[in-house]
Amino acid sequence: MGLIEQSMIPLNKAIKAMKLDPGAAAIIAVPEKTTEVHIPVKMDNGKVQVFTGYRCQHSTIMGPAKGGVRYHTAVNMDEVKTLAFWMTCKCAVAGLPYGGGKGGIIVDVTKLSERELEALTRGYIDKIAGVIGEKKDIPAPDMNTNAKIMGWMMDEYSKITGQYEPGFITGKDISVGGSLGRTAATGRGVVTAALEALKVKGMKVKGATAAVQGFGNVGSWTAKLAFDEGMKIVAISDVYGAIANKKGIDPYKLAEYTATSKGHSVVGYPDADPIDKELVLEQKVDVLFPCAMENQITKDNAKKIKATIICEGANGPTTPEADEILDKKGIFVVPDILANGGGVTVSYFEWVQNLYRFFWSEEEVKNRQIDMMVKAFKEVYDLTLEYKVPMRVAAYIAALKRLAVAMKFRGMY
Ligand SMILES: NC(=O)c1ccc[n+]([C@@H]2O[C@H](COP(=O)([O-])OP(=O)(O)OC[C@H]3O[C@@H](n4cnc5c(N)ncnc54)[C@H](O)[C@@H]3O)[C@@H](O)[C@H]2O)c1
Repeated sequence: MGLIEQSMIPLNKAIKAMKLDPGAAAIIAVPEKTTEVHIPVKMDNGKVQVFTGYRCQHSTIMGPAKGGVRYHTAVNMDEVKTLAFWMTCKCAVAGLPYGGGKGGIIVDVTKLSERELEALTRGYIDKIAGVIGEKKDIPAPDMNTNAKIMGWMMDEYSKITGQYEPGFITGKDISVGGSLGRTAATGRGVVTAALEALKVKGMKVKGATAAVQGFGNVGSWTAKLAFDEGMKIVAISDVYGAIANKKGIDPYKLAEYTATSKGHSVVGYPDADPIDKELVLEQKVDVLFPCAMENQITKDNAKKIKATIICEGANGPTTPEADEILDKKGIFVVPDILANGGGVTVSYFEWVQNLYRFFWSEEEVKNRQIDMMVKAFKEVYDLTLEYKVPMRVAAYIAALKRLAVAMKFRGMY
């Protein structure tokens, strides 16, 4: 089953449960616009290489489209459309005045020099300039793109429009209009969602055990902030391997270790034992945080999962078949479109600060983010009780309710 088909399964369950108008359901099932571009880059060896890129505006019902740009060899139009669809739902669940978008370029960044990467980035913006903008579609970083690349994009777009355009893109460096608190934002949101889940399950936070798959931006900040709350992190993995310690792993010390370790990997960390990386998902813990990538919890390993709560930091880590197994086992799953919405929430704060050229303290960003996440969690949890559906379906109901009202008042159905 392809990613688009997979992503439609919980959506269709939500449509059925809430008896959504068929007109509204038909509008939301497909993206508004997808642009394919071909970007010629003069390489360092003097030859021209042409790269393929995409930008998809899945929805602009609630506001400008919003979503990252991914640089990866596996990028394709279906993936970009699915990721854009998830952004529409994520922004609606979080209550942000945004639709959903996503972009990507098919490229292996490790094969490019810094000059080639910059030329490709500027070329991509030149090609999609007509369909993006502060009030149209606001890009951000995703896999293999970062604050430096956002800076080049902002500079190129500003040259095209002839004016300073910080509000057209988020995830920038502070020096060019970035927001304080953005780096930790997704992890902070994941932990906020986990704390709310522990509360509804009547479980204690202090001493609650956790396992974290992935130790990149989302995984490392989730581990650190969960640790700060008094949780005990007993296992952590990355793409190279995994480590475990029943007495707990200090993620700050681990981050110091990975700053200089081979491949920045957790493997070889002295204060823990090596374990098979698949076993991280199967630990008997209070909370499991999948924070690596999509399709990690599948029908093959779902039966072996012993966590009480799964809080999804990654996008799409659980397949629909696995979801049904977890549901039957009574595992409380906080879905990606709710749990990892902290990143786009702080991106929204960055955009707001850019629009009125007035910047907030880190404390202000953090408090506003936590307030919005707690409110979104409560809304979704109340819907699970009202409709007697799992949290994932309830999150789609929350998103669809907002979208349906906006579509109605715009006269779309
Ligand atoms: N960065 C954000 O703000 C943000 C926001 C929302 C959602 N997400 C999603 O969260 C996930 C992680 O994003 P990130 O920004 O932390 O990426 P990242 O590249 O910084 O980190 C990914 C981590 O996952 C590990 N990993 C990859 N494959 C693995 C495997 N098979 N087993 C164990 N570990 C594996 C990598 O080694 C790395 O430690 C992605 O699904 C992304 O779309 C990220």
